[in-house]
Amino acid sequence: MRVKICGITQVQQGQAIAELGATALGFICVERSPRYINSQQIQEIIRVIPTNIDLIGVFANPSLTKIKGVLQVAQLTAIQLHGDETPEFCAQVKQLWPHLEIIKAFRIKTVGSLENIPQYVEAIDTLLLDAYDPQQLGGTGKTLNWDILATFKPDRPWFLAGGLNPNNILQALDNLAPDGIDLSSGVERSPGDKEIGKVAQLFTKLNQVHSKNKY
Ligand SMILES: O=C(O)c1ccccc1N[C@@H]1O[C@H](COP(=O)(O)O)[C@@H](O)[C@H]1O
Repeated sequence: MRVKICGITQVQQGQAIAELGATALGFICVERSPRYINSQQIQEIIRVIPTNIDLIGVFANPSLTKIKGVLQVAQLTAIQLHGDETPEFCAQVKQLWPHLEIIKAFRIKTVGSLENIPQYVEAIDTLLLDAYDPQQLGGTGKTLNWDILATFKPDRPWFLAGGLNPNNILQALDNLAPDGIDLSSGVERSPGDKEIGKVAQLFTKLNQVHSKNKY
């Protein structure tokens, strides 16, 4: 299972999190987020990260020029679109950067929020389901209603996000079988400042599932 830790802002924390077992690191390219870092800062972190780790830039309603500007500096392997991007926009991104993984995030409020997903499947590689919040786009610490996902079997691999932390991760994985999990505020001291002890706790919990052959 993929494990993405998102909202990395510091070189040493990125390194430590990769060493603990994260398969992906996420960098927030959304200027109004308290976890925002610029493309030079992202590249400083990427420089010291092993090449087998996925490096995901998180955008929300970006222009193509904005994405291009970040990619010119930071060697990302994936683009996460976390706003209200259309399937057509996602397809444009995929066409321009076919070597990158395109992850489309959906903020799930009700079961009806899942209805739009099939329209995106052709244009993207991976889905990500996060909790809905009326004020914030992401990094909310809110869990979504997992019951809504009981019969969710999309045609693309998917990440479960939204309010995951070392205390609720096993319950989440008892209920659902995502291809990956994505954590941000559940493993930090304050926005963008990751707490390495909490990340270590997360992997201890995940190893318990692994030893029962579930992870
Ligand atoms: O983290 C942010 O500040 C952020 C800003 C804008 C778009 C997405 C953002 N984060 C994404 O939120 C989820 C999970 O957050 P949490 O675990 O509930 O804190 C994750 O997909 C991040 O990429």
